[in-house]
Amino acid sequence: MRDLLVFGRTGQVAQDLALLAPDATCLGRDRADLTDPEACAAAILAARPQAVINAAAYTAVDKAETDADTARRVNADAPAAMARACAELGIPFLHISTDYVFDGSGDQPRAEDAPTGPLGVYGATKLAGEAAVAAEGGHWAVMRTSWVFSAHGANFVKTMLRLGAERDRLTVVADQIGGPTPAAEIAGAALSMIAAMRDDPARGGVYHFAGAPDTSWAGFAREIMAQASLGAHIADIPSSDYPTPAARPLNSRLDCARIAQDFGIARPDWRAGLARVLDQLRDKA
Ligand SMILES: NC(=O)C1=CN([C@@H]2O[C@H](COP(=O)(O)OP(=O)(O)OC[C@H]3O[C@@H](n4cnc5c(N)ncnc54)[C@H](OP(=O)(O)O)[C@@H]3O)[C@@H](O)[C@H]2O)C=CC1
Ligand SMILES: Cc1cn([C@H]2C[C@H](O)[C@@H](COP(=O)(O)OP(=O)(O)O[C@H]3O[C@@H](C)C(=O)[C@@H](O)[C@H]3O)O2)c(=O)[nH]c1=O
Ligand SMILES: [Mg+2]
Repeated sequence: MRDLLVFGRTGQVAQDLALLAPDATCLGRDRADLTDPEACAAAILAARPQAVINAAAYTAVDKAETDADTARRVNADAPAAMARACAELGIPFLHISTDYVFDGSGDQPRAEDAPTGPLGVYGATKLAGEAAVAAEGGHWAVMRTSWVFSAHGANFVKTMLRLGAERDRLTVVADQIGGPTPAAEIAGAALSMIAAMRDDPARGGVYHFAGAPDTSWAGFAREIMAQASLGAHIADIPSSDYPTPAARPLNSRLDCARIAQDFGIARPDWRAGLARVLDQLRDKA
């Protein structure tokens, strides 16, 4: 799409947006620092794009626990300013959020209107961002996704490939369940949503989008080892054996029926996405 403005240039989703939408303008930290929300709004008003996607965020879940002010500016105040500028221009704004807005109780998939209850600062600031975007009253959508991976940037797949090559045995949490999601699929879904929003001002709101089938981090790790032909044994552990500054939700299952119904976007199979990412990593090497 021409005249699409993207916040983020180096992130996983931002890089796949740049690949799928080569005409889009992707603003890195050097051109739009999200710790300066008004600068983000000014960048939109100066560029006068036809649509905006925010693919930048403070994603360091543990570090956020001791850096809450920065996380809040980046994850809540900046998206609010972006939504305000988009509302002023009358253009659609798509913002990306996370499964970590939920408390992870129970064992059923959560729909978009399920009660939230973030367990840490990252999730709390992302939830504040969602609320702030909605409160600006423009033409907005929030896509909540989970467990993002790709060939670029830092993610669980690349960590497991590194550790799996170094060790015979890895311990990985088996009681957190969710949907690993390829960044390329998120980028594709976001572009479809923004195109549909431009055609129909009635479309918008909160949408869940995650890869299928749901699995645990240990299950994800086992598939990574299998597809990469690494022999490291993955031993299941409970979250209590992997202490981290921020607690993670146990049940991260997202009910993705609404995005299928409203936009015709189905949950992608993350195992196929993983195969493509491993191919890309082999090509890079
Ligand atoms: N990663 C995941 O597992 C998940 C991510 N999400 C959400 O998906 C979206 C995309 O995430 P993903 O692609 O994985 O993100 P990454 O962690 O790969 O990248 C984050 C991006 O945000 C940018 N950024 C961070 N702080 C600032 C700042 N102050 N000013 C400008 N840019 C900044 C980074 O730039 P720089 O390189 O300069 O730091 C980078 O481009 C985010 O909204 C995230 O919350 C949702 C669920 C899971
Ligand atoms: C490296 C490693 C991690 N783990 C666990 C820790 C954690 O529970 C899980 C995944 O580790 P990560 O560090 O990738 O997790 P984390 O950074 O919390 O991932 C999250 O990032 C944010 C941005 C999101 O929005 C979420 O959807 C989610 O993807 O695996 C092990 O059990 N063993 C290991 O050797
Ligand atoms: Mg992480």
